[in-house]
Amino acid sequence: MILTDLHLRNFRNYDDLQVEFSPGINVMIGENAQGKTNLLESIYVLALTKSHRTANDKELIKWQGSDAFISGRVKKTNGTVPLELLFNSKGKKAKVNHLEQAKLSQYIGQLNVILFAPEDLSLVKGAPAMRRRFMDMEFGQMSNKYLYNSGQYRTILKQRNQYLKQLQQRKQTDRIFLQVLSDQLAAYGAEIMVARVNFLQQLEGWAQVIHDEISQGKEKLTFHYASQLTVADDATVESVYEQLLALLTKNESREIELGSTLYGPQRDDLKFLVNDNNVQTYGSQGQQRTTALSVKLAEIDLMKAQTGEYPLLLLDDVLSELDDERQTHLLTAIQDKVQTFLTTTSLSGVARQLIKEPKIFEIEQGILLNED
Ligand SMILES: Nc1ncnc2c1ncn2[C@@H]1O[C@H](COP(=O)(O)OP(=O)(O)OP(=O)(O)O)[C@@H](O)[C@H]1O
Repeated sequence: MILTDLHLRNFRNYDDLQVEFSPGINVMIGENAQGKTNLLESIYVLALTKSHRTANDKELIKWQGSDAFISGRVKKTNGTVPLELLFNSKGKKAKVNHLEQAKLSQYIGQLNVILFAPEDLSLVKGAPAMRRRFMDMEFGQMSNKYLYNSGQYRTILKQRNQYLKQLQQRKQTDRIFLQVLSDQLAAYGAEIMVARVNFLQQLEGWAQVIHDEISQGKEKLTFHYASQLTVADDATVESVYEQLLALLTKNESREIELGSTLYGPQRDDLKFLVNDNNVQTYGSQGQQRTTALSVKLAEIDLMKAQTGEYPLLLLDDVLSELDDERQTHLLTAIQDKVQTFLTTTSLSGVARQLIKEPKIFEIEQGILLNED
């Protein structure tokens, strides 16, 4: 898919911006703090209705402004879809084909993006929450069912944790209601865990090929879904539901004591192994970076396989973090295939040589100086 144009009003440091993009590589160039990342962020928000940088939508509205507006047109194999998003103090409104969507889950998935920022290079090394977020954001874009189950799960988990605290403080005594919540939680939790394992299996296949190429056949990358439950590659939702419910039931008293749910997808993690060794613990920084790059590039292929369309790739200041060899792999993998948006303070070295006909946008203080 291609984002042909974008319109921003009162978004971050942009007053009013109308811009047309190239279907190839779009380069946002400028000094620090001029609005390059803000522009990339607006595309991410247009796709997912929320930012990767903040959980607070109000930060997206231009200071002193009362609302922020983003719109764009997405060209797909079966036609062009206009998307619109409005943020104000009451919340947000999302439109597809000029029709307001009652649920954001109906909107998400129209525009698919993969963001690669320097922080993603710590996907392997960072905290488990980062890898869970990675799974939820990527798989949610590919599957409405995953998105729906995650939303339901989050709501019930919150309710169950509150109820556990009330039981702990003896404000409630009814354990039957806790069992009802456990049952619902186990049902949605099992759906999420099985879907994660299935998606990871596919992602692993793509990532292995890429990692093999980058490491010139020296390294074999494998994934492992780490859970307190046993979730085999061919596990059924029913079997995981039963396991999870049994664990929740068995540990009720401990959970009440702690006032928190101890089992489920919110506690799981993803491990990357290179030649059977955990990259997080034993990998060199280079291996950790190659792994992160392989995973990101694999996502592009997985999304194409799942949705029939290539996603957009957003590269936020990431080239400067990669050595020439990894930059070359990245740029050759995407060229002529994926519409790409990248931010940089200067286009030099390998990137300048490899990127064919980039469309360059010079940005200064939220204003586009020129396009060529
Ligand atoms: N809600 C907002 N309203 C107005 N300006 C904002 C808002 N949020 C951020 N900014 C401004 O946007 C600028 C940062 O822009 P951005 O993060 O896009 O920088 P950048 O060009 O990517 O720079 P770097 O290369 O340092 O990452 C800062 O000057 C900041 O003050």
